[in-house]
Amino acid sequence: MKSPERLAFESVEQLQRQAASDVADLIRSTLRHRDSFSISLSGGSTPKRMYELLAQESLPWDQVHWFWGDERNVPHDHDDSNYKMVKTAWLDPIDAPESNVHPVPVKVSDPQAAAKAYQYEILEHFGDLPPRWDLVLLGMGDDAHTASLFPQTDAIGVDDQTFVANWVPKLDAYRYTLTYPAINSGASVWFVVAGAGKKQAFAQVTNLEIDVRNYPAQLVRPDRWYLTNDVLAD
Ligand SMILES: O=C1O[C@H](COP(=O)(O)O)[C@@H](O)[C@H](O)[C@H]1O
Repeated sequence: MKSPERLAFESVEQLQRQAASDVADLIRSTLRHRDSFSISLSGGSTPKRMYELLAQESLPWDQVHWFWGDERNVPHDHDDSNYKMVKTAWLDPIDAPESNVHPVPVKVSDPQAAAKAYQYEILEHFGDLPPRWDLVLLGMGDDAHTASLFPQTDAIGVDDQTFVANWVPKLDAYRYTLTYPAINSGASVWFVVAGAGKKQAFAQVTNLEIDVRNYPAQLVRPDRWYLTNDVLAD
């Protein structure tokens, strides 16, 4: 297997600019030979600026479909909602067609039912599972979680589902998340990771010693890492 590319940047703004421009190029080049482009989005602080920059691009947005790789168990208008973040940063400014936007149908009192409904929506969109994302964008927490695959949680071991509700004891909350096979089914899978706080997690995740229960991001087969230099520094 080819090792993933590592693109390193002096500042988070440089990283966000390059990653946003690469996403735009990938959308353009894919749409030259395909009718639609399906992206699975990351939440978190790092991608927000990328989404704002993407909103400034001129692209055939009516051919893009937006999905969420993970979500918090809060209503869509809650400040912690990944949907709300993307809507504000990217979808509202470009007036994204509603039928192309596929938020997790969060049901705070019954997250399992909401996860099942979303899995069905993904199946309906692709016609088959696992989903063939054109691009999966991922972040990574300083505890080595990615999407909402948190250390020592049940969703880490799930390989026969696409999207699940995952109880995260340390947050005392459910999170919604793609499972690892549904992440790795992406044609392109890119991690976007910035800040010295992620340095230790990155070292552990890319270590040859495999321990996915403690470092769930090890489950992912990315083809590219966008990193700030301080994530890599010795
Ligand atoms: O909780 C989350 O955090 C991770 C990492 O986010 P960051 O703010 O440290 O960039 C993110 O990948 C995930 O989607 C999000 O829900």
